[in-house]
Amino acid sequence: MKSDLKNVTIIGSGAWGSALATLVQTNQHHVQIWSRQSQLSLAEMVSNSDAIVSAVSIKGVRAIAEKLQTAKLQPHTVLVSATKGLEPVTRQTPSQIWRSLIPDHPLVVLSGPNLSKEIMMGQPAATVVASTEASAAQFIQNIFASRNFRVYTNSDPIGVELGGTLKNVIAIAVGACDGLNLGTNAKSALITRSLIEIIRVGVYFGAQPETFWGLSGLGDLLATCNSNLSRNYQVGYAIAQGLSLEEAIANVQGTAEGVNTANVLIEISDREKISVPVSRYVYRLLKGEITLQQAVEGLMERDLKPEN
Ligand SMILES: NC(=O)C1=CN([C@@H]2O[C@H](COP(=O)(O)OP(=O)(O)OC[C@H]3O[C@@H](n4cnc5c(N)ncnc54)[C@H](OP(=O)(O)O)[C@@H]3O)[C@@H](O)[C@H]2O)C=CC1
Ligand SMILES: O=C(CO)COP(=O)(O)O
Repeated sequence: MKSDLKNVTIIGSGAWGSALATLVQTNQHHVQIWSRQSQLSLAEMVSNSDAIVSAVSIKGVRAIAEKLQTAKLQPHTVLVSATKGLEPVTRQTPSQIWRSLIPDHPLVVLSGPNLSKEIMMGQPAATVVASTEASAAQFIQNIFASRNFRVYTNSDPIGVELGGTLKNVIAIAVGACDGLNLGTNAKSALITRSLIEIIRVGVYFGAQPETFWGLSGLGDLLATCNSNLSRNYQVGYAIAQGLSLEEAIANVQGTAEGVNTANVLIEISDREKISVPVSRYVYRLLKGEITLQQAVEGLMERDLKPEN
């Protein structure tokens, strides 16, 4: 193997893990995917890895990080978190889980407007790799960047991560808005007002507000709210067609993280008194507390106020 070619392990053989593996392979790096079905143990697979990319859904992150805690890694191995979710109970982001369990390896968050099916078809896309260690972000940038995949570095990992996580709740709202045929004005208002509440939550977590105007914030919000490839959008759209939440989830291929994220987000916003009206209506809708029609009326009839 040429010396600039790296050993990369992707954890998770779902839609995102498979797309990320394809991107790494494009650059001739040596890539292996570990899944719970793999014959080789995770510890064996990662022993010679320059980078380990976790692309599992939030419910698997802690178990995977705990497995890696006992594995013998190369001292220089960079950990990459590509999950978009919030952990119930601890209310931690994936990178916070990784940081708490494996503190002595560089950690990078990878997030952006990255619908895996488009990436698998070789369509152009851009993403962000964020770390408090610039050299680690650059290392991962070089592994993934190719003609079809433009990779930017960023120094605000929590902001990059939360943009990707919180937009999933909004995509459910926008899918429902489209499912009801409420029109482009309604959709634009919903997306724009939602970005403000995403920023409020992000600032509580210590993120930089301007991060949310970038690819991992507004970029991912637009991608997810404008594509029926998005599983979260599909959930909202299906509910607008009259399906129950359970039926909507069953109809979706793969993980729609926004359903769990809405629960955790509302716990946080209740405790910290953060105003997240759109996400709250999504939460109440998913809980069956209100109908979709009541959600629309409720959002339109809120007290009048200045925009900012
Ligand atoms: N698909 C997309 O377009 C994108 C997805 N993401 C994010 O990536 C994450 C994974 O999404 P995606 O691949 O699409 O989802 P899929 O439903 O296709 O795959 C789920 C993945 O999560 C793993 N997993 C699920 N439960 C557990 C568990 N209890 N323990 C360990 N691993 C578990 C599965 O592991 P195994 O392989 O071992 O079965 C599988 O790799 C999500 O957070 C999603 O928001 C981010 C950007 C784009
Ligand atoms: O995060 C994504 C695109 O960036 C994928 O969105 P879904 O999880 O809603 O499919």
